[in-house]
Amino acid sequence: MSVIERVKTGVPGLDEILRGGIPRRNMVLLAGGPGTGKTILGQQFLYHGLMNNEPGIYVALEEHPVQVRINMQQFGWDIRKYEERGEFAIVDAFTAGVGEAAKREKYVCPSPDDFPTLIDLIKQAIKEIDAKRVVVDSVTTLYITKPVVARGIVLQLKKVLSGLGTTSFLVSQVSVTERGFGGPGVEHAADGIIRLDLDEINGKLYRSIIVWKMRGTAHSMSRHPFEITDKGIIIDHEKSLSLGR
Ligand SMILES: Nc1ncnc2c1ncn2[C@@H]1O[C@H](COP(=O)(O)OP(=O)(O)OP(=O)(O)O)[C@@H](O)[C@H]1O
Repeated sequence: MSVIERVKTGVPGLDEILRGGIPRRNMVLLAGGPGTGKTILGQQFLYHGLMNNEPGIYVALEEHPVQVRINMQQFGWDIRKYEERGEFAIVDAFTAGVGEAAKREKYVCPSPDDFPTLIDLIKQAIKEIDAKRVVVDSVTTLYITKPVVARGIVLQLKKVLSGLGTTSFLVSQVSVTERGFGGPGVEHAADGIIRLDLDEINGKLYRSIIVWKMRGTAHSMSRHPFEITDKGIIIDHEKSLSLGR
């Protein structure tokens, strides 16, 4: 039996849940409602890569690149030096180059609706910095107004992201009440699905994470509680949480 190569997420508790990490080249849907911690988890995954000589790319579709740097800094994830060394890049699909700060970005997509250009930019960035990890935040932005193209977009992303050897997270936004992960086309095309939840129980909000699918490995079948701290996400992989639904 060949031993599968795994990519450590570096998120405390998550590699234990995944029996060692994400199988290399998997493209994983990171699904959840608003404020569940998807962006933070994605950035934590990228930063862990940077600290371990695995260059990374963050595709910003929902937030200004300047804000992305500020947010990461709040968790002590200082990406500036990695950007300067050419080991980390933000692909800016948010500003369309508008504004002084945006003009300084290297990889700028004129519009998030221009998917062919975005794909070319992602390809170029992966090659130039030899990226091993990619986060697209959020992939939902690419097809929210045109759900029929969702599967095609995700399959094209997979061709590029897995094809060029990266292990990736596609952040998928679902509404608070939705049980799914982003639609059938997308859910089946992804190699893995990790869902983050925020549920109110007796007047208090609880965070939890569940790995729904992960091609190439066994994984915990439980829902695990987690916290967001000033150092990022910490999952209690030894505890499980029942939502009673
Ligand atoms: N320093 C911190 N300490 C504790 N919790 C924090 C901290 N910073 C942010 N949070 C929590 O993280 C949440 C935001 O997480 P994140 O941006 O990753 O969510 P998201 O799932 O990407 O949401 P959306 O889909 O709405 O963008 C905040 O609502 C807050 O509850």
